[in-house]
Amino acid sequence: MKSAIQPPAWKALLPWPGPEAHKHARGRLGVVCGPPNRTGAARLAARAGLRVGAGVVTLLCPPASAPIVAPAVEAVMVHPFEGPQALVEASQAMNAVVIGPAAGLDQATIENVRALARTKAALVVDADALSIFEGRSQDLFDLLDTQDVLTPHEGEFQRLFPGLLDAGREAAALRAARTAGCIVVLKGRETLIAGPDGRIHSNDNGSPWLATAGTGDVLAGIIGGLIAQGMASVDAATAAAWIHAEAARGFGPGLIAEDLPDRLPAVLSGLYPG
Ligand SMILES: NC(=O)C1=CN([C@@H]2O[C@H](COP(=O)(O)OP(=O)(O)OC[C@H]3O[C@@H](n4cnc5c(N)ncnc54)[C@H](O)[C@@H]3O)[C@@H](O)[C@H]2O)[C@@H](O)CC1
Ligand SMILES: Nc1ncnc2c1ncn2[C@@H]1O[C@H](COP(=O)(O)OP(=O)(O)O)[C@@H](O)[C@H]1O
Repeated sequence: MKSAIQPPAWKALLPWPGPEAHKHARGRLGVVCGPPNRTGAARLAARAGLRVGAGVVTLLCPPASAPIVAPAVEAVMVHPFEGPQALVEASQAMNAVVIGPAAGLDQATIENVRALARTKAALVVDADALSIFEGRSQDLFDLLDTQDVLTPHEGEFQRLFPGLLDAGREAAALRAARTAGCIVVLKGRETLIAGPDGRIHSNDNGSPWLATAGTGDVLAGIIGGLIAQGMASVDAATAAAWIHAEAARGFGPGLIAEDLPDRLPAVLSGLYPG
């Protein structure tokens, strides 16, 4: 049975800093960056993760991208890595890692997903890190744990789960979560969050202003930022879908993805019990 996402359902689970908080205790998020000419998507995800409350957010960059990224961020940190083993080492201390936004449709992205699966970090797998597994999706599923999250739009969903959408979105999302053995966030006008345990949640505050490039990257960052702070992945994904859409609704006409992270404080203030 599908339950609508209402703030009260997950509001009590949101992470807030207590008096003893310090940045590392608030959660460490990594975001894997792509090649030098496509760093914007990862930067959007990283900023969103920081805005939603992760204490330390690091862009994990191929060496060629680091000099491009470094002047374009402030509080977000930059860590260059050379190859999959270096990515494992850089990610050991992360609570969550986002991979996929403009990561590149190439073997390096596959190797990077494999590397991250060897760490304790929960993974949010989006965009190119989904599409690159088209025709070999079981290779991806074999790497995933129950707390990992896939965030496909319908095009990416078709690449990973060909034909499944014919059964309808809700049935498809549930079957996908069972097959992949993790949380599946099927994005669109109605975003569905399905777990391998057969539970499914539906976002009911979707906003058409989100139909603009880069908003999915921001959603991935919000999910990762909440997981990094200790939320269970399914709760993080349901909360993130609502918070993301609420940020867009509050902005309205003219919204571009860059606007979303900076709308998060207003949305979070409305949820803060303090
Ligand atoms: N600033 C940046 O660097 C940005 C980078 N982006 C990244 O660019 C990469 C490629 O983006 P593309 O738009 O080419 O790839 P997509 O996989 O989004 O789109 C490729 C094709 O998939 C289909 N498709 C897309 N969205 C769909 C939907 N909702 N339902 C059904 N079919 C759909 C369409 O046929 C489309 O031509 C991704 O990694 C993405 O994260 C974008 O997020 C935009 C911002
Ligand atoms: N018409 C719509 N109504 C509500 N939400 C939408 C609509 N169109 C897109 N979205 C949301 O916008 C985001 C788009 O993500 P995605 O397709 O991955 O874009 P990108 O790859 O450019 O970041 C998703 O969260 C999706 O749910």
